[in-house]
Amino acid sequence: MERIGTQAALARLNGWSAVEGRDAIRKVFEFEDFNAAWGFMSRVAVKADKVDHHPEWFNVYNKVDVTLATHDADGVTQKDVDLASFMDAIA
Ligand SMILES: C[C@H](O)[C@H](O)[C@H]1CNC2=NC(N)=NC(=O)C2=N1
Repeated sequence: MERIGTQAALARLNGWSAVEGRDAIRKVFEFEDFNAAWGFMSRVAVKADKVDHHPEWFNVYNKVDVTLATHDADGVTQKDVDLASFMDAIA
């Protein structure tokens, strides 16, 4: 899986941003409450395991702070764009 680079990835997505000093993309999702945030994380978790591509994320109450990168490629790949698109579609 080859790297596509942060800028190319951001050009294909809405509302994601670069991560300082790292080839990765980030977005903070905000929900109605914790229950909604947890439901989002649950759906993403099922998808992540299905595609064998997992987010780095931090949750506090109704916010889910997501960072995506492909560890095997040490940077951003199409897998990250695909998972990001899935997250945007269900958020
Ligand atoms: C062994 C397992 O298939 C690999 O470690 C997968 C799992 N999930 C992954 N998730 C992410 N974000 N990057 C990877 O390189 C990756 N590799």
